[in-house]
Amino acid sequence: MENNDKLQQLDDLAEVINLEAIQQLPKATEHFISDLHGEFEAFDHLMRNCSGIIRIKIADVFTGELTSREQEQLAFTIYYPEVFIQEKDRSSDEWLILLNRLVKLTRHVSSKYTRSKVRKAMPKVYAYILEELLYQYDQDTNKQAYYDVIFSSIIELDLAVNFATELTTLIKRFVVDHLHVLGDIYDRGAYPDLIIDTLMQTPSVDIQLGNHDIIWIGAYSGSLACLAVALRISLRYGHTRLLEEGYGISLDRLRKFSEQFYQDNAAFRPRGLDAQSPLTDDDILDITRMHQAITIIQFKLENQIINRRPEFEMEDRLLLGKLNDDKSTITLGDVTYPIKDGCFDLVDSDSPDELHLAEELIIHDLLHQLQQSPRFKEHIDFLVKEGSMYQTYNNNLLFHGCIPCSEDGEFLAINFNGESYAGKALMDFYANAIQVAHANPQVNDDLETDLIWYIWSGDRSSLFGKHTMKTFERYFIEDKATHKEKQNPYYQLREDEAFCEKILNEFGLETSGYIINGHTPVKALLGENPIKAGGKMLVIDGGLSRAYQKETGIAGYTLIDNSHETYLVAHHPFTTKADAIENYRDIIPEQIIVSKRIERAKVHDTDIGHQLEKEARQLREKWFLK
Ligand SMILES: O=P(O)(O)OC[C@H]1O[C@](O)(COP(=O)(O)O)[C@@H](O)[C@@H]1O
Ligand SMILES: [Mn+2]
Repeated sequence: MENNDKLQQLDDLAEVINLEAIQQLPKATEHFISDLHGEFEAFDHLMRNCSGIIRIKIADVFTGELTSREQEQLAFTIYYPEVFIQEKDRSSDEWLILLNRLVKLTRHVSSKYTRSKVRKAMPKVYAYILEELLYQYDQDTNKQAYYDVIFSSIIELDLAVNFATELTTLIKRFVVDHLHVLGDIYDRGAYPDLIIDTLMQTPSVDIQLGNHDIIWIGAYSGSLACLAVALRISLRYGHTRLLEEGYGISLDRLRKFSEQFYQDNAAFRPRGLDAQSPLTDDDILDITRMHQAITIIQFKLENQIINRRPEFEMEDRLLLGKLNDDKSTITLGDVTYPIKDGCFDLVDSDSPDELHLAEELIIHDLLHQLQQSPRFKEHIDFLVKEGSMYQTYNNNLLFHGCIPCSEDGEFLAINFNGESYAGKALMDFYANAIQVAHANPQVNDDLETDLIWYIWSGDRSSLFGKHTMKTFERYFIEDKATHKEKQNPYYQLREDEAFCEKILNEFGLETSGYIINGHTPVKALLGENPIKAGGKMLVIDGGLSRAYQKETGIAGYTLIDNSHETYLVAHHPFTTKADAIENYRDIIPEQIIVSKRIERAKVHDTDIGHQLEKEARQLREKWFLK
């Protein structure tokens, strides 16, 4: 063998050792969250307390050494270093204590990773010091003096704040290796933009898109109807901040126009305002008017899509045309209902779906502004790049909504251009439409752009999961029976183990995996169990969304999958960041074990492990080794 070959062989074999050793390490921890709905502070707290794992790790290391109050203080120091480290004066002795504790915890939480992975996560400036502190450590020897000097130099050089803050970041980084977000980042809450900013900084994350993300993606991609829906929901919840401050959009034209054509109207006043709401009476009137204007624009634009896409089979939603002449009643089927809170002055009986010139100008101007907003573009590009309709990960299947199916469990198909798509193929079909529409934001009415709106509200959408969306009836008809949005049979069938196994098979997964689902708030108050189908189906939308907490009774489920077990975490409602910090108020989580592993799961059992195994095998084969 040539010398060069020999060197290459040595390299390759060293790599084989490496690849095979890594597989024996414990599997890294995954954290699953869903339905964030703009609740940035609650989301942010979950990111900081890692759904309760930080507390568990502190207890592992410090029980017997620290009181529970001291453990709590340490936990909050790790959650909110900008307050508990950066704003607190400490004596040298106090610093020494804190640094020792943080290093001890970092050592514990990093112990299951390779040195190389830990090194990559470290801030470069402290890499050398940290390696000394994490790896050369030997409790009983005379090295303590050496560590003490490292710590005192850090303190003396005024680096303690910075060093301690970096340690808190590292701890959080190691405690959760990978984050899964199962969709619905946008709508109802005020700060989805801040959530996306955080996700963009998260080292390892995947996102499954939700129906409320889709409308914002649609808006960027040129769908005027999606844009109108997104604006309508923002106004319905009284949030102009996201548009005006978050994305730099001026609502002035819409505001002026609505002042001219709309008045106060009970059905359109913003929902869910609490005592802290900064909105004045004038703001509320303002929003109420704009809300009506955009709702009418939305209905017209939606009707235009329904008319140009008979294949969507949504003609029964052409409701503006069903208003009777004086618009005080509407006939649906053979029942005529009175209209309450109507605001149809700009709906012409002869051409109910046509926008007035001013409406047309307003919606195009809003689209233009939004597409030109660099921050909005950055957020949507990120969602389209990192987001998917579904994800298979370590033999689990993750998606937000559903697999549309018939009552007997057949996956429902949608037909386009002679092709029919159902189940996984349907999700792939929608995923492709999203990519195409997003790549052509200047086109407003192509099939792909219209499909994004269909994903929001069509009965064979994998994200909506209901037979029809009753927005019109919910605003304008008193009779609640007309408001009912029937769920797709999927939501009954997902209680059944065989059905869940069929879905796992559809996606090429073994039936030992879980389906992890968001989208429908689990009504814990009514005794609904988030673990369904004999443990095959885990539903993790408990509703961070405040608007839904009345029904759920809790503030959401998250899921943790570590090397020992899979467990759900039920969270109690979060108040505010300020309250949390002032009163050490954690979202105290309760664990619900889904399954405990008989043997600790290793990297070998994961997708990454399979990849590493393949690489090792190829290298062995290259040198004719078994
Ligand atoms: O309660 P709101 O904000 O009016 O929204 C209700 C609408 O949202 C939907 O429930 C969809 O949102 P979810 O994904 O949160 O269920 C529609 O079915 C319904 O028409
Ligand atoms: Mn949803």
